[in-house]
Amino acid sequence: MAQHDVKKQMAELREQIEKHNYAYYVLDQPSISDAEYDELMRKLMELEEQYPQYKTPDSPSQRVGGAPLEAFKKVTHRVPMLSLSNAFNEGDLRDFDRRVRQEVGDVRYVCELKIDGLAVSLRYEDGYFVQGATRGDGTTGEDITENLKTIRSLPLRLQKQVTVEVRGEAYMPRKSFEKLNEQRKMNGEELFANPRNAAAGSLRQLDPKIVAARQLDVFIYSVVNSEEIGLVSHSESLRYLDELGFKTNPTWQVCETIDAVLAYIEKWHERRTSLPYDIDGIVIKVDAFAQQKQLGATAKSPRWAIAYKFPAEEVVTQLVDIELSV
Ligand SMILES: CC(C)(C)c1nc(N2CCN(c3ncccn3)CC2)c2cc(C(N)=O)c(N)nc2n1
Repeated sequence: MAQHDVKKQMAELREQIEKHNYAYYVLDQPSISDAEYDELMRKLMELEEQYPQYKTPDSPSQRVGGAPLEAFKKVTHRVPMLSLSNAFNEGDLRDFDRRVRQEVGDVRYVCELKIDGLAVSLRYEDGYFVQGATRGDGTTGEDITENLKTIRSLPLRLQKQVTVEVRGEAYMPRKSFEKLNEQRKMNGEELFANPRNAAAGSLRQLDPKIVAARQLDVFIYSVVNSEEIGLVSHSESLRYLDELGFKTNPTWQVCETIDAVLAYIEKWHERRTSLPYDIDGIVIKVDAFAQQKQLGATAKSPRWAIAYKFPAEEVVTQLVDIELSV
């Protein structure tokens, strides 16, 4: 086959595979069978083997992970990853609402599920994924780019050729967690206590092939350079993230009043066991960026957001009465 055609065929294969990736991992709507998908991937990897000069950094073959790293490089976040102050009851939330309204007047909030995973920062240049890092201490994190590439819902190339930094929560779906602990139990290994620890432990692996087997996922929840891009509110930035091809959590809601916020909290506190991942609360954010700017941030956390933490579960353990042989 002529060189030009090979290059074109490889580009088409990448396009097709990433389209099926998006349908399966972002939209949860598989568009072809696993066998057909694997066949496309096999063909692409065969051509990349034969014509390495046509291999590209956004190729889906780059997801399965290269050689293990010696160590993780340090990354300094250009914009620090702030913490969230916590609310534990209705009173705390009404105090937050009162303070916000005192300072900025009428306000709309966006409520989001607080995914129980670990915060990551992703940088894209001209639409290509170039670096991913852990939150670390908020200022300095670890470069886990190769590990994050194994997350199928993380786009290696965006739908627009933009340079953007986004933040999100990497997590392990409950099904993956249960399967992983099953395997560890069989191998007599120590079990992970919860999906959050399993996700953290997985992303700390130096061998990306191990990470690829852990079936992690990620929800993206903010655009760092939103002003530069011309976005005016948090809800607009969530829609923009969808347009770029990111996986965002579809349960977010605009709430005009603190009572609507309380209703959202109540609804998702009840429904949380039906979710395929763990959440440990709800994050409430002032929607308008102009008002976020007015409210500003303390050294640690924004004054325009708060995390409502669900009460700790009373862990019901089946206490087996132990017949003490006297
Ligand atoms: C951008 C802001 C600061 C408002 C923000 N910060 C978050 N977090 C900060 C504290 N983080 C943290 N992590 C470890 C130690 C201290 N803080 C963990 C992420 C958010 C976490 C989630 C989530 N989990 O689903 C979310 N939907 N929105 C967030 N939004």
